[in-house]
Amino acid sequence: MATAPAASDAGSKSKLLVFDSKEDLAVSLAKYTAELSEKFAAERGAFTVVLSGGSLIDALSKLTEPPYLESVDWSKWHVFWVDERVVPKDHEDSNYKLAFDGFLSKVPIPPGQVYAINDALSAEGAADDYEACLKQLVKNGVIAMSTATGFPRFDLQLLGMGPDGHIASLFPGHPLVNEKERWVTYIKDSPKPPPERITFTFPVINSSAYIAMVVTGAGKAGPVQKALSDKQTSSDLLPIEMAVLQDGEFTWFTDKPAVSLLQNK
Ligand SMILES: O=C1O[C@H](COP(=O)(O)O)[C@@H](O)[C@H](O)[C@H]1O
Repeated sequence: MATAPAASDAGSKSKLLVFDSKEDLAVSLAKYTAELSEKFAAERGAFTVVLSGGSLIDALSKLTEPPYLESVDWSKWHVFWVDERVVPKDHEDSNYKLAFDGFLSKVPIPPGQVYAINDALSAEGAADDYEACLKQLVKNGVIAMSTATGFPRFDLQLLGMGPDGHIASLFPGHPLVNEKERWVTYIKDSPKPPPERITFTFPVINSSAYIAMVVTGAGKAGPVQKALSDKQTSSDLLPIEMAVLQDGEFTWFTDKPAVSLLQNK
């Protein structure tokens, strides 16, 4: 595994980890996540973890195996989604179903601490409902608040990136990337099916204490190169380039094909 500092804003740290295989990446991601779980459980009595859908879930496989299955204090975990498709929770497009089948069904997190969207609501209603849920959990002290930004500060966000540079359900050129007030918003014209989704906004994503950006495969090399190259190659930032922590640690978990366009990788 190769490591390198990646460009970051003052007050934040950024690291680039490049693995020889998805297995090696999963082993490292499990250790990283388990260590943060122990840190926040000790500091706060809770560990707030935000999941993505897509390829991210496979990367969590080693957390469902020894030693972590036994060593992690799963009772302290509170699980959220950075975005979710507005479909029934048992639908094949559901990020909840993907996470349940691949991860949540294999670890003993208390079901009442897994916060899925209300799939009986419209996209707008589900976004409002999820934002209200987050605000209640801030009041209850489960979710921290960022004093720097005034937005909720999740302990760890486990994020993925699409081949177009989208993260969560924030897509290139879509007005939602500029949302600065809401914690959770909705999209009805997603360029990637299904069309209706809810998503965290960038103020929430960028208030996280830790972000693991898990990106593998040659198909994602273009946005990775744009995000990690020193100079801005265009005025139109991709969503991946807008993920900038205000005060936290941003770690890329990648593989060699995904960084194949970087100089001095
Ligand atoms: O549609 C989505 O896409 C992104 C990226 O998925 P990936 O399979 O290319 O890693 C995912 O992070 C997001 O949660 C999902 O809704």
